[in-house]
Amino acid sequence: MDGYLGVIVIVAVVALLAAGGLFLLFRPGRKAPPVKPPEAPTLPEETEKRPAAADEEGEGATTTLPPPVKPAEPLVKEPEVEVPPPSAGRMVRLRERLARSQSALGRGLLELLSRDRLDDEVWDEIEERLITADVGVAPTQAIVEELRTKVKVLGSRTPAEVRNLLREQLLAQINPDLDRTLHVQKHGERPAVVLVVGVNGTGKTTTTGKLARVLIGDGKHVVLGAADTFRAAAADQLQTWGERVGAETVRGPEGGDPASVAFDAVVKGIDQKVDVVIIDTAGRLHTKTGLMDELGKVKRVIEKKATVDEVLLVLDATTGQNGMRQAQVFAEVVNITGIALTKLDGTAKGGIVISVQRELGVPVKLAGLGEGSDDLAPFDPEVFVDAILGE
Ligand SMILES: Nc1nc2c(ncn2[C@@H]2O[C@H](COP(=O)(O)OP(=O)(O)OP(=O)(O)O)[C@@H](O)[C@H]2O)c(=O)[nH]1
Repeated sequence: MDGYLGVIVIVAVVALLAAGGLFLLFRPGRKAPPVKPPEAPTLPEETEKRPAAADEEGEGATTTLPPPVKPAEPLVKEPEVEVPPPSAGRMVRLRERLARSQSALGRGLLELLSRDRLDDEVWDEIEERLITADVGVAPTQAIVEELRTKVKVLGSRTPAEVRNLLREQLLAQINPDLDRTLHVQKHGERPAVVLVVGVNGTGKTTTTGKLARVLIGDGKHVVLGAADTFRAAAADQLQTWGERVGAETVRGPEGGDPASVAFDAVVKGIDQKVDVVIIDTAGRLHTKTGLMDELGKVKRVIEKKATVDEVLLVLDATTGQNGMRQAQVFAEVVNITGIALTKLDGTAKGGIVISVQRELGVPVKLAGLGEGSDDLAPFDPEVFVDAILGE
């Protein structure tokens, strides 16, 4: 009987233990086994935009798409390369500018010459007008003398005859027969070299940039040399011009040796087989010997590799006699082959064309007629005189 009681007690204990275990297992508050979260709804257009890679991720991949990735904007915009117009006919296109600045001279002279009585007083006035327009004393006297003789022969004059007389005399003084071509022909494999000199502020750097455009417009390949190391902004300015038209600019450190920049530019021009290398110089007029040393060295160094074909003196037409004196100093230290006369749009004293050619014995080859990038033109004497006289 005791044996039976023992078995019953053991069975009761086991049953109690089993019930406790089940309670522990299913007691309230116990976490449920992990359940997959429902997928977020996907908008129809999002589905379309969804990149393939996300589809491949299969179940569990997030459906919250990142915003569409914009193509990265380049930090520095590539400058757009422009194709400048060719040089031919540029002065004709700019004739209006010339006429605006120069026609007062022509109108005044034509009015005086059309008077019935041309006495000494009138001739004095004609002379004065020419001198005021910077024609220079000797050319003025030559013009007046010729006009006096011809007027006497003519007697009564029609307006057309007066105009022709004056046109003839002005043209004779400007001399249409001078060779105004820019010497920019390659020498076999070697590029032509143009050296641009002149006092700071005359428009030297802008003229160098504009000249590059003129030559590129004529189908030439150009390298620029920023040998104006005196002013850092000059190199930047030149480089900007170059970038716009696709001409590489060789530059050196600020205050560096201009001759070394000129040399590097010529070497680059040879390596790249370009047609023309244009070198912008500082040409500071501190002392004549300093200028001579600087430009002399630049020229000598270039000549180790190439020939200097053109030395263009940039002269500001608005500076009158002061500019002429500076031009003379340059002419004494370097062999100038042509003049780029800038700011002809900003002065009525166009007579400087005559006086500067006479003083320096070299032709005006280029005329600056504004601040715009294509406002530099090969100088054309006939267009110039016609702009003075008005058509
Ligand atoms: N109206 C007019 N302005 C011009 C002409 N040529 C140049 N200029 C202006 O003259 C100013 C001086 O030109 P730059 O080219 O900087 O002169 P720069 O001789 O190189 O002077 P530095 O750089 O100081 O050596 C600029 O504002 C030009 O835009 C022109 O033909 N007509």
